[in-house]
Amino acid sequence: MKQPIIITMGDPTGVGPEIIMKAWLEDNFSDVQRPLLVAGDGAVLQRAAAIFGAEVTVEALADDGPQALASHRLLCGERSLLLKKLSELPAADLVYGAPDLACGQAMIRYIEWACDHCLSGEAAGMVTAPVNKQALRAAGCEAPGHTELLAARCGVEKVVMMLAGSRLRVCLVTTHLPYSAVPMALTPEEILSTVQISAVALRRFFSLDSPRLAVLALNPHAGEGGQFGDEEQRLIAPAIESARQQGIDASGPHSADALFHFAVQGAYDAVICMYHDQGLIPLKLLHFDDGVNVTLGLPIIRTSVDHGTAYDLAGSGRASSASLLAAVTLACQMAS
Ligand SMILES: NC(=O)c1ccc[n+]([C@@H]2O[C@H](COP(=O)([O-])OP(=O)(O)OC[C@H]3O[C@@H](n4cnc5c(N)ncnc54)[C@H](O)[C@@H]3O)[C@@H](O)[C@H]2O)c1
Ligand SMILES: N[C@H](C(=O)O)[C@H](O)COP(=O)(O)O
Repeated sequence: MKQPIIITMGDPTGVGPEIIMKAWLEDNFSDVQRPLLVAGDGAVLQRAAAIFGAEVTVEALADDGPQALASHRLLCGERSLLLKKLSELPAADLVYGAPDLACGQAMIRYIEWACDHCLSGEAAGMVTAPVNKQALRAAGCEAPGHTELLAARCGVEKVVMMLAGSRLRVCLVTTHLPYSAVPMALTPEEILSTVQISAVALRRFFSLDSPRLAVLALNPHAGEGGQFGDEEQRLIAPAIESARQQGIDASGPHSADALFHFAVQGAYDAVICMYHDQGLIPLKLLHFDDGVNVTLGLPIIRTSVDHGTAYDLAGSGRASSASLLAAVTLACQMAS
């Protein structure tokens, strides 16, 4: 039997539980080539299924056999989904959009458990449903999000956040930090390692022999010869030159405003972006429904939905599960 892909349930008071249940109840996972196992909470998932009018039972499994990672199974008619029960939250009392300490601690537990079972080789990869970063912090997690938490747990210093859709891939040099701190965080070493990790991953997981990487400028019109900032000349161009000397097909610094037009027409395989919103605005504009967040540079496979906890929608059943399905599909492809 193939090793499973673990789906972490995410914030119990966000849209994570319901998008998992929605995709499962609508049989969206039926083409997935690996067993799927949810790391989460049975009662919270039952409550989420009830949003769609479905009655789900939770059955304990014997602790052996090919499903050894799972402790339970969710059942609804003919449908069955493996579950590792990692919390027993009082589901009926949880308020959507209002995580408490127990929810925060539980969402961290789901992620850590999944990561550890990927590291051990018992699982083929993990797909994460969204967590709220304030709730993570309130539960004592020092990492701002999954990306940094997984890097620390895997003992990796540098990883790259990539968001990918069929028309555009963006890889970020900096991620979760104040905009005012971005220029100070940019160094030739950080830019070069982002390019290197992206090139290696695109070769390995996306069958691109020599990925074409467009490296963006930070400032308007790529700094206009130093008139609008010198990060291009001082930091970005030297990193591109080093990458090119290593045989990587990197070009730039490109003016960020125009480059995406050409990238979506197929001129580049990925765009290396200097900060979070430089890359994620065009990506989510094009791919909000089917974009996938992938952490590159980890020793494990991790993909994620490209959206957050959507507290404004949680409990309504209106959140789309398309990004979750895309993330599961990509994780399976990467594992094959
Ligand atoms: N992978 C992750 O864990 C992840 C990703 C992004 C944001 N977050 C976190 O989520 C929290 C909320 O972030 P935010 O408000 O910036 O972004 P968000 O993605 O939660 O919400 C932005 C907008 O998109 C809508 N939306 C989100 N998911 C949707 C879906 N599946 N279907 C339809 N509409 C959807 C929301 O209703 C909202 O209007 C923050 O704490 C943020 O850090 C987590
Ligand atoms: N930057 C991501 C996004 O906007 O989709 C998001 O915050 C997820 O981060 P983690 O995967 O590190 O939780």
